[in-house]
Amino acid sequence: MKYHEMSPEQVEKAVQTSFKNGLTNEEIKIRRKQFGFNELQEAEKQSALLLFFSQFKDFMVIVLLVATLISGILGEYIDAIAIILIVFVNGILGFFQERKAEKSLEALKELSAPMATVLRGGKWEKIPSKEIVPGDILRFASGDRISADIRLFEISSLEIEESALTGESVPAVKEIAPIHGENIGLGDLNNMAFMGTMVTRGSGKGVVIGTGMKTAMGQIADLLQTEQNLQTPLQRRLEQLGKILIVVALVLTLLVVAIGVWQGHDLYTMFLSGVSLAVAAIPEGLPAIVTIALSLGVQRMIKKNAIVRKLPAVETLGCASVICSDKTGTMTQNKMTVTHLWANDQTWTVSGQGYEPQGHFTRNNQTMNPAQDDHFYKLLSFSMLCNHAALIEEKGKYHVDGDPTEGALLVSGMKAGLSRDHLLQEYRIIQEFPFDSSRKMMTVIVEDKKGHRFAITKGAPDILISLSESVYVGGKKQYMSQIWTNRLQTTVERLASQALRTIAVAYKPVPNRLFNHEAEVENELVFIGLQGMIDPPRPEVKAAIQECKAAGIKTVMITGDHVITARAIGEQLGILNRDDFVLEGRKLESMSLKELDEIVDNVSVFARVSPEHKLKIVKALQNKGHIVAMTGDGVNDAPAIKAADIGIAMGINGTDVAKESSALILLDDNFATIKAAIHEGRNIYENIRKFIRYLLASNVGEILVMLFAMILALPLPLVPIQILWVNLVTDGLPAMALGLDQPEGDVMKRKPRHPKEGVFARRLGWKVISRGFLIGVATLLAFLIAYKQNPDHLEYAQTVAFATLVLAQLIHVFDCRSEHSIFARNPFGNPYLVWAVLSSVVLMIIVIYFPPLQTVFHTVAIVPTDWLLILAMAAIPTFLLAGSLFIRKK
Ligand SMILES: Nc1ncnc2c1ncn2[C@@H]1O[C@H](COP(=O)(O)OP(=O)(O)OP(=O)(O)O)[C@@H](O)[C@H]1O
Ligand SMILES: [Ca+2]
Repeated sequence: MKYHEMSPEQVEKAVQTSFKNGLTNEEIKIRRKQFGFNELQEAEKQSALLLFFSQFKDFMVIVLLVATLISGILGEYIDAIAIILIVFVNGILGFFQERKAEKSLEALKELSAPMATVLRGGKWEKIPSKEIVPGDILRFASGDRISADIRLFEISSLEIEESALTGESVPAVKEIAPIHGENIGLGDLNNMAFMGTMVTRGSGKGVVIGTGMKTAMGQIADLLQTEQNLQTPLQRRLEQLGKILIVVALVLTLLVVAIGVWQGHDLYTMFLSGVSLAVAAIPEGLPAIVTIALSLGVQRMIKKNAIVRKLPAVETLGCASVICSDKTGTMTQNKMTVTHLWANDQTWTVSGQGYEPQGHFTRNNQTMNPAQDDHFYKLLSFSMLCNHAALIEEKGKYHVDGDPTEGALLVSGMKAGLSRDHLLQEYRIIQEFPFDSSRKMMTVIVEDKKGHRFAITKGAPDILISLSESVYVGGKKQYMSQIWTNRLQTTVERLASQALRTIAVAYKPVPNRLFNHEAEVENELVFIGLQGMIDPPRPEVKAAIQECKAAGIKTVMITGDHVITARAIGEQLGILNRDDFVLEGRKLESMSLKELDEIVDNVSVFARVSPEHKLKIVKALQNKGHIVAMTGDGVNDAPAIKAADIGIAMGINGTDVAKESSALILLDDNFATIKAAIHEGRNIYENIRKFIRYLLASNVGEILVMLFAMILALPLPLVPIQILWVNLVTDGLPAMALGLDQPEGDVMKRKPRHPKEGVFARRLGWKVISRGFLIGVATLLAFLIAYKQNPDHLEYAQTVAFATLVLAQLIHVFDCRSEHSIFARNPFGNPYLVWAVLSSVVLMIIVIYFPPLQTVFHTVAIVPTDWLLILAMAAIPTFLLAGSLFIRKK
């Protein structure tokens, strides 16, 4: 018999598990051995060896290797071996850089790996989907992606979208009864759920019958989308720029060689110098370093609870000009406590803190036991029945498993001495229509001991008022007249203006049958009462909003809550500025996109909106030229998250679907984390700018010193191996250290960067050319002075030039830390950079003074007075311009 033909109990036996307790740890181990991990096989990755060799494929490196080989054959052994060694070390460096970049990208994937809720050893727990084995019991709800093939055994309004498997885009309505018949296709197996499909409504439980490649998804492996890590815009721009730079470097190198030969240098020396120069000056390593800087930034973001799913988002973050954020849980703590009850035309306050079920009910210094009053009894007990949450006590601390709003309703009932377990002995739950943020209500149908059935609906008061035809007051139903409507509305607004979130409860008797659709019962209700709960703002959010404002980023709150509640919280958090207003979902709905465009810049709170409205908000803001960050958690949030420039999903409360559409996940669901991520995003971009600036200026310096020397008919200021050494040492560690630099103090005080900004924007091009030019000139001057003093000893002058070039670059690297000037911040503030520079200096000294290396690098020991000259010349490029800037500022 196939699983879909069995009853749930038969399946339970067949796969040897327990619906009540799940698998035991021993059993899981055995099955893991037998079935392996729940993974689809992926295409092979590039091997390490291949990656290593690909470092050498670069054209100029090959030319260099061939050239050295020739020089080796011609007898220049030491030079040949040294050059090959340096190229080799360069290759290793590039290899490790790319390796690291790849590894951290993999780690990223791992972090955003899907999770599943399973029952193991009698307890529900969240585990990586990879660890699921056949026989595991899974639980899932709207927005989850199913992580294995399962046979369903408990469902509530469950609908699953299976287009990935069946091509059918209308969600399948699930059932649990066995299915019999011939020729049953995947699309007909409605008591099963398949790996990779998506729950669009309701919730359910099932037992795993297939994992990994043994799933319906595993059998159509060619459908596997191997996820691509898109290049960031900057990487793309750098790649284009790289091509131009290669041409420029080659042309200049050719020029150096041509002029050199024309001036009488021998062809062979010029050829080797030219090739070395080309290898040194072509910034082929730039993309790898950019990837590393990006992924290092990503690591730092993880420490701040933000997970980047798509690398381009790191950059876009720095451009964000509007953050649209959910209120509940993101700006507030999502720790709900009922403080007010309204029923029978009376408002009572409830004392107590958090979820601890202890407190009193008071009104005008009177206390009461609400369980004794039929109105309040109905309000509290019905709120507990129409409820999915559980209150859990652990070591004297209470927390909620489920929706915090519902948790608060459990707690208020318990304060009156009620318990859900007792209530469930009185009332049997027949059917349930789950809460969704578009309807803003939830309904259960219960049957009491006498067999009478009625529907209990709880939800947003304004909606329930309009669906009710009477109010339960003074022990009887009173017609919902205009007077009552007004009175209820005023009450709701009074509670809402205290920033309380309000939930209304209503009921109605229903006939003994099952209903297909919630609309059949959610009408003609009897209004019972209200519960008002506080949800305090997260303490750090107010400051974060302030900081965003200073950074030119506007914060917009989007909430399903009541307009007045939303306004009260918006004011508390400082979101609502003087000219800003609150726009209600209903109005938004009736507006055209054009009309919304007109006003969207002045709306800072959207209230009573459905997730479907978010897309319109994103579009309108984008039409106004904004770069929009948008948060979300549910299935219906996905389109807006996708459409936003930076889609953000909640890590704790977010559904799989929301996470999959997002570029960024907040591990702590906290608004302040968005701010931190933007801060980091800006910093990463600035750091990339820093080392682009550094590397390119260094390269310009290297080329120009050679070019000028040739034009002035001088001997070669640097020998090939020295050029290669400079390239290796100064481009290696110091450039990496710049990628680890701390943000400059004012990054969050600048306006957001324009997303189309080019690599050389904000005077970067000028800085590269001017510093590079000065480095070249200064090095040449040092060379000239040393050469004039000692014309018979070329190696002496070359050593001086070598030291000047290295030091000039190592001093310049400190200048690159600031957009303003080297004096704008403590130059030694980045310890990595200090160590990188120090070790580069030590390496240089070894190369100059260690005799065996002297032969290799054609250096000679120079004397202290030379160092004075070198230092002075090396300092010129940085301090000349920085100094002039400094004076101009004063
Ligand atoms: N579990 C629930 N059952 C019934 N009604 C609910 C429930 N949760 C919330 N509501 C009602 O629906 C309204 C909207 O809730 P929704 O979850 O859409 O938005 P929100 O969580 O308040 O805001 P945000 O979009 O910022 O998360 C609430 O104001 C409340 O009145
Ligand atoms: Ca919500």
